[in-house]
Amino acid sequence: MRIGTSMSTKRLDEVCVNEYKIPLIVMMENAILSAIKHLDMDLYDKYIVVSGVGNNGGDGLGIARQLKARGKDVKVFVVGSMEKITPCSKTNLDILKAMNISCRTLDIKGENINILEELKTSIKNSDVLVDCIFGTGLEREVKGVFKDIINIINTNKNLVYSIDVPSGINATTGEILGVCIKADKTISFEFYKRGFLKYETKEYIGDVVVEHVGIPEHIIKKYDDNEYITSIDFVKGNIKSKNKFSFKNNFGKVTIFAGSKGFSGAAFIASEAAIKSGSGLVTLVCDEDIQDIISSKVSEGMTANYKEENRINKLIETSSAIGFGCGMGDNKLTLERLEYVLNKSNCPMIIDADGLNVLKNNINILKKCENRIIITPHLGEMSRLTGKSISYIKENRLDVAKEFAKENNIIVLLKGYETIITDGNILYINPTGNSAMANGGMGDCLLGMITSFIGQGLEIFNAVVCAAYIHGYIGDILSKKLYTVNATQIINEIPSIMNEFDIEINL
Ligand SMILES: NC(=O)C1=CN([C@@H]2O[C@H](COP(=O)(O)OP(=O)(O)OC[C@H]3O[C@@H](n4cnc5c(N)ncnc54)[C@H](OP(=O)(O)O)[C@@H]3O)[C@@H](O)[C@H]2O)[C@H](O)CC1
Ligand SMILES: [K+]
Repeated sequence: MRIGTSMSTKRLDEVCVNEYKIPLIVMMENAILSAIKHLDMDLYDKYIVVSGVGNNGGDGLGIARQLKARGKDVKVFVVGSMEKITPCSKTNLDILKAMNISCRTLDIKGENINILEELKTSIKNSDVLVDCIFGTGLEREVKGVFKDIINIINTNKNLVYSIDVPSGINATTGEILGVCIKADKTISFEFYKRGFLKYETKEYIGDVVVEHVGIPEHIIKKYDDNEYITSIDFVKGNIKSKNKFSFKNNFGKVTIFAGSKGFSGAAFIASEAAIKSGSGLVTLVCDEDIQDIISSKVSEGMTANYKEENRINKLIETSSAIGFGCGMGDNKLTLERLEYVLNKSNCPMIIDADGLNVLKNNINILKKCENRIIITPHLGEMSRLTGKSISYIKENRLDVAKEFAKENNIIVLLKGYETIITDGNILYINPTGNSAMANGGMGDCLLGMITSFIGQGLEIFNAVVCAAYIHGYIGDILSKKLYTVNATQIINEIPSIMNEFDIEINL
C-alpha cells in the first residue's frame, strides 16, 4: 500500500487533469463510488453527510446522492463560504438541489444556532455520519463554526465515517489542527496518508481502508513518494522458493558473531532463527567459554571461537551474509572485532545491539562499506547513534531513519510499533507485530532472520522488509492465544509459515 501526503494527492490530481485529460469530476465520482462500498449500507438506513466547500465536501455531496439513489434516508449539511465552493462540489450540490434533496447551509459569517441544534437532533436520529468537511486541503487551525461542528459531532456521535481523512488532521504531518473528528472508520483515497503514521493520530483515524479513484497505475508509480506499507503479497513474491532440485548450497552460508559470558541466549536465538529461516549453513562465532553450551543447543549449526583465526577469516571471506552484535558486550573488544569483520568482509552485514552500541561516535567506520550494511536499532540505540532525543526520533521517525540511511549509505531498520525500513530513498512501514512480542531476544531473532534471508540471495533491501514482516506476522498469530510471545516460539513457527507462503506462490 502506498503512503502519500497532501502534496502527493495534489500533484497526482494536476497530472491527471493536465497531462492525461482526466476530468476531476470523473475522479471524484470514482472516489464517491469506491467510498460508498464501505458505508455498511446493508446494516444502516439513516445517514447524515456533513460537507465542506472544497473537493472533500464535493465527495460528500456525491455520496449523499448515491445513498439517496439506493433508497437511504439522507440529511445534508454544508459548511463554509459559498463563494469558495469548488466547481466539482458546485456540480454535485446542483444535482442534489435538482433531486430535491434538502441541504442545510451553515455560513461562516451567519447566525447558525438553529442549524447547529438541527444537526444535533439529526445526529441523534441517524445511524451514520459521513464526515467530508476537510480532506487533504486542510493545513491551518480549525476555528469558528467549523470547530463548533466538529465538537458537536464528537460529543453527539454515533458512528462516524470520515472520507479521505478525519476532518481536522493535517494529512501530511498528522498534526491535529485544534480539533479533529474522531472517526470509527476512515475511507482514504489512493494513499495511506503519511500523517496517519504519527502515533497520536490513532485515536482519530479508526479503521483505515484505502480505495482507488481510477488513476492509472503507471501514473501513480511515476509520481509516488517511494513510501509504502508492506503487503503480504510483496513478501510472498520475494521469499525464496524451495523446489525439489534445491540443495543446501542454494540457500547460502551465513556467519553470526554473537554472545559472550552470561549472554549465550542471544547467540543461540540469532543462530537458531537463521537456521529455521532456511539458511543452508549457519556458523556462530562466539567466545570460547560459551562455545560448548551453544554447540549443545544449536545442533544444526556449527560454532567457532575467536582463537580460531584462520577459520574465522575463511568464514568471513566465504559467507553470503554476516550478522553481528547480539549479546557481545558494549566494549572495546567488540569494536575491534566489528572493525576487523568490516574490513575483511565483502558481503552484506547486519549489525544489531552491542554492534550498534560500539558504533556510537564511530559511525565513520561504516563509510567504506557502501551499500552493504544494515543496522537494526531500537529507539534507544537510534538515539545514541544519531545524538537525537528519543522523543524527537519518535515524532519524526520516518525522516530521521531516512536521513541517517542516506547520510551513511546504509539500510536502517528502526524498530518499534510500525517498524521502518529505509535505504534513504525507499521506505517501507511494517504493519505486523504487537506488544506481546516486547521482550528480550526478539531483536536477536530478527537479526538471525534478516541474515538468513540475505544469505539466501534475496535482494538486500527486500530481505530486510520480508524478515520484519514475517517476524511480526508470526507474533500476531501467536498472540491470539498467548499472553506473551517469546523469540523461541517465533523461531519454532518460522518453517511452517514460510512453507505456507511458499506453497501459495507455487500454486
Ligand atoms: N486524487 C484524489 O485522491 C482525489 C481526491 N479528492 C478529494 O479532494 C480532497 C481535496 O480537496 P481540496 O479541495 O484540495 O481540499 P479540501 O476539500 O480538503 O479543503 C479545502 C477547503 O477547505 C477550506 N479550508 C482549509 N483549511 C481551513 C480551515 N482551517 N478553516 C476553514 N476552512 C478551511 C479551504 O478554504 P481556503 O480558504 O483555504 O481556500 C477550502 O475551501 C481530498 O481530500 C479528497 O477527498 C477528489 O474527490 C478527487 C481526486
Ligand atoms: K474528511
